[in-house]
Amino acid sequence: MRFSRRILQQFRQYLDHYSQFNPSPLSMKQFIDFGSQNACERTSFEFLRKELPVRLANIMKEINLLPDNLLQMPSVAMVQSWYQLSFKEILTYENADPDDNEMLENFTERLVKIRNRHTNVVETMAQGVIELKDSHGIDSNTETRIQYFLDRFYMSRISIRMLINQHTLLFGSQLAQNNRHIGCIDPNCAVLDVVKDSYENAKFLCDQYYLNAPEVEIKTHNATVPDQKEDIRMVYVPSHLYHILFELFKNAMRAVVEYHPEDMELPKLNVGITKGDEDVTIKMSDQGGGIPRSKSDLLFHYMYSTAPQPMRSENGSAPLAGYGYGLPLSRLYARYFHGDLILSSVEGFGTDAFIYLKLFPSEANELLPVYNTTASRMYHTDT
Ligand SMILES: CS(=O)(=O)N1CCC(Oc2ccc(-c3c(C(=O)NC[C@H]4CC[C@H](C(=O)O)CC4)noc3-c3cc(Cl)c(O)cc3O)cc2)CC1
Repeated sequence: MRFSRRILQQFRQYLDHYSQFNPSPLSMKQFIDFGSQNACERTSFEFLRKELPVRLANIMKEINLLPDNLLQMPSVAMVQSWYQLSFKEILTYENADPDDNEMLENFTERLVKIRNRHTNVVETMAQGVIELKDSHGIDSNTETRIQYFLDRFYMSRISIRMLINQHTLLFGSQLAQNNRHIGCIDPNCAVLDVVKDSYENAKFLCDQYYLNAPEVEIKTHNATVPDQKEDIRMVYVPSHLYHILFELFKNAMRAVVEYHPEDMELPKLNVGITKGDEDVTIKMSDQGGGIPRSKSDLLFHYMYSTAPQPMRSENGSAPLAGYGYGLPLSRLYARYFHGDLILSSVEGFGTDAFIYLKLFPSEANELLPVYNTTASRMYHTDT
């Protein structure tokens, strides 16, 4: 018993130590500059062996502040144990020799194992919230706190996986997928290609379930160089942009098909891609009947429940519009590099979705949650 108490006390000391540091946001420019000029594994290791425990400790302190009845849910307790184990594992490299190549290889392999351990965190946390709803019910106060926590928790997770992905893709053993990419970043990401890919995949799901799907018309406009015929390209993470667009296309298609059930000729979706002086903006417009202003904020709630059950196609493939994290997570991906995702709906007509992205890599800084007294105050019931 004494042995475990000492270990527990040591763990808490490490957690308090690393949570005192603020996470260090990196810009897209820092990511590509580091990765494109003979990236140094030793430098990356020395940054990560401090930054990963700092980011983990900052969010673990917030997990510890969650209401006891939520922390006691089996799925939430499981996620917490994954974070504690991963935190301990990275700390074993605290005093390692950065010139030890075998250690560097082991560190990268450990990062892969940690990333795999956390693969299902989003679904498992969603399950934990459902467990709480079923066992204790969730009042609006608790829902507000859960919404605040999950936004910060998933943003932290996006950022930690970004750091791990960059290191493992740059220095790991698996072959680089695309020699033009820098880790998971495409320095010349063709936005139109990602829009087309995400549309085709969402259309496939929609066709499978509804036996119908709206067509799409895509227009591009380069405001900085009028009459520019070349594709609009930018430095971005294609998988993040795809995630956002796929979610928006699913929601738009679902609204259009459900609003026009009899029409086989559905009103098409309109997508505009505009490159301005600061922003790349993707506007997606549909004629799906829209949603009343009183309900539109609910769409970003992790426990959104006014929509009918998400549809699954016969073969059980992914639901057309998921439950609980599709849109909120998409907004976090857009905000992660200081962009945004905004909805503007006209009840009785349709909805416009705007994705704003920072054009300049030097302005696309990570947006990271910081554990501090302001944040911790949000978790105390007396506030
Ligand atoms: C949390 S989540 O990310 O997991 N997820 C969010 C998404 C949700 O599914 C959807 C999908 C579409 C819509 C929808 C409607 C619609 O449905 N109107 C009709 C109802 C209006 C309220 C009305 C009521 O409740 O009073 C009951 C009918 N109209 O416009 C849209 C729409 C939404 C988005 Cl976000 C969009 O990008 C484009 C759109 O056209 C609503 C909900 C699953 C859950």
